[in-house]
Amino acid sequence: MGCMTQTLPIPFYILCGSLGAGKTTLLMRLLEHWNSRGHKVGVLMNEAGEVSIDGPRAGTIAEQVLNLAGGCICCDTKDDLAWSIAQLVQDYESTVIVLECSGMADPAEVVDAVTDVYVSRMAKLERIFAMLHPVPLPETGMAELVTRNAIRYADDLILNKRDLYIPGHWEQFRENITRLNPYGRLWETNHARLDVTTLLAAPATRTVPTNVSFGKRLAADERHEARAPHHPMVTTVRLPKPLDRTKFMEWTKSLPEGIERAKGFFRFAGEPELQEFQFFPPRTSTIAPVMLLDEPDHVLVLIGREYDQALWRASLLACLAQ
Ligand SMILES: Nc1nc2c(ncn2[C@@H]2O[C@H](COP(=O)(O)OP(=O)(O)OP(=O)(O)O)[C@@H](O)[C@H]2O)c(=O)[nH]1
Repeated sequence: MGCMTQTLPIPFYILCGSLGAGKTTLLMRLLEHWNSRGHKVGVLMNEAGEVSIDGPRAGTIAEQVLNLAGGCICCDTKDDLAWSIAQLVQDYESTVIVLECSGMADPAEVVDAVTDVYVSRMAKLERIFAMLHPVPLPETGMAELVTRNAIRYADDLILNKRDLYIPGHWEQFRENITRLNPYGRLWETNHARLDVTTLLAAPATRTVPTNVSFGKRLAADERHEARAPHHPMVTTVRLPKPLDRTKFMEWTKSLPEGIERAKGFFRFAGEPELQEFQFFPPRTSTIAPVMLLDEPDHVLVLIGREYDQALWRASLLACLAQ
């Protein structure tokens, strides 16, 4: 199919939701869909940590992936976001942009940033997708704020991981979500296997931006205050050598409450495959061989609150093969 031509402002999609709910999985499906229709897709990621983990995954099929620094749009990266959108629109001639919010970026702040006068000439907020999974909604801290705002602001509420269905439990999950946002379209699926054409088709009634309240911009000295209560701790651990499989498996079982999310790429000693590690609520870890176009940095990113960063960095490094 031929290439799309760019008409300003180009559509802008936000993909938000809970930590580990399947946002990147949905992103891959959206990219496949847009690519097959000749779009030049610009992807923005705001991952936590200095090294991108989701970027290399999306990079296998996206036209252009830009990483926003720092993971948390609420604090430092609003200008960075505007600048990245300008770069995608002007330099890369993207015809559609999708922003995957890390489980730590407050969607309220993201909406605020993309509806800015300067940005809205280049890109127009089209739709907000919230990816959710059936784990209890966090009660406090950044995870709570981010998940709640993702639900409240979404046009489409995608309840993912239907394969983890437990009678009663799933229904309760759905009820909690629809109570927070009775306007959004509801989808129930697993591995983000939904009909992308239908998802992207305009809903009968538009909810954006009627259920969005725009926050006023905080002054620089207020921002520091604003980040304190929910700002996550992110530890990026570079792995200079392969890991010892047995030690690493033990390590994954010993992770403390405070670590809510971890992910990364590495190899095990004596095994040729590149491995992708994922740890997500409720305390589930997966390790699976992956194929990527480019060799990613071997790192593990730990995300959470109130855990001992030095201790967990050291204990991970103790798993390096001798
Ligand atoms: N059982 C099950 N696992 C799933 C499903 N969808 C995604 N996963 C797995 O859940 C893990 C997290 O998925 P991602 O797509 O990386 O989630 P994410 O929301 O992008 O995670 P963040 O990095 O926190 O932004 C991966 O190991 C996926 O393979 C599903 O429907 N069922």
